[in-house]
Parts: sequence; C-alpha cells; structure tokens
Amino acid sequence: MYIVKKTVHVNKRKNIALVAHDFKKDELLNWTLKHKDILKNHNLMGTGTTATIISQHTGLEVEKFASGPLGGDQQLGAKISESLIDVLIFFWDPLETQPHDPDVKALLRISTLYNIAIANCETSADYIITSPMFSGEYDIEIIDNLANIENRAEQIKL
Ligand SMILES: O=C(CO)COP(=O)(O)O
Repeated sequence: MYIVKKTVHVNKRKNIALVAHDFKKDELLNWTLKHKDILKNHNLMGTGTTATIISQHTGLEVEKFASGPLGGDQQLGAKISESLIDVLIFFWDPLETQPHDPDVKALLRISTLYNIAIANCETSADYIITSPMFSGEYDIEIIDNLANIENRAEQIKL
C-alpha cells in the first residue's frame, strides 16, 4: 500500500502521555518521581487513574482523561492521530489480561502508526527521557491523513 507522508515538528516542550496498568502503577510512579525535574517542564496527560496517582504523589500537573477501561486509551489514541502527543510512556502489564485489551492494542497500534516515541518499561523510558532528542526539537515523518483519504477515495471503485 502506497502511503503519503508528511513532516511534523516536535517542540522542545513535549506532550507526554503517561499510562500504566494496575500492577505497573508503582513502577511508573517511581519513574515519574525519579525524573520529576525533567517532567515538570513538559505537558503531561494520562488515563484517569494513572494521572490521578501521579499528580497526587508527585505534585506534577497531569491532565486527566477517562480511565483506560472506560475509554481513556481511546481518547489518547485520538490525540495521537491529531499529533497532540509526542511521547507515550505506557507500562502495560504482560502478565495480566485486561478487559479492554482491544483498546490497549489500538493505542499501541496508533502510536506506532504515527511514529511517536513509545516506552513500555522503565529501561526504554529512561533511554527516551535522557536522549538529546528529548531535550531538543526534531521532525518526524508521519502518515498524511488528508492525502491518504484523497488517494483512497479516488481508488475505490463505485
Ligand atoms: O487501563 C489502562 C491502560 O490500558 C490505564 O487506565 P487507568 O490509568 O485509568 O488505570
């Protein structure tokens, strides 16, 4: 499938989504405490319970969406498709089944499709936050929604 791409500029101040499954929330909280001095200079958001726990225990301002199982993962996915999230820190749990597994997969799929930085565990999150790219500006290549819609509309035989 031929895909038209476009360039999106990522600012120094990043939009960062924070998400963790229940048995991973302590790991993500510890990670945010460890990197609080860096994170305070960025726009933070997250699924409902994760965002609440992090803001309560770190004092960081974290915009709160719906809880993951109640649509929060999908809300974040929608933001990613609008290029409103630059980094996804998602400590998902490989040892537990989730009632909203399709939403979890959708969030991981859409963040990969839109070529944003994704960390799924502490080590990869450490790599991202200490990268020179994290503290600077850069451009990413992403799928060009509008151009692809036009192409598809032309190709579909009616
Ligand atoms: O379930 C989640 C991600 O899939 C996280 O949701 P909460 O932050 O509301 O627990």
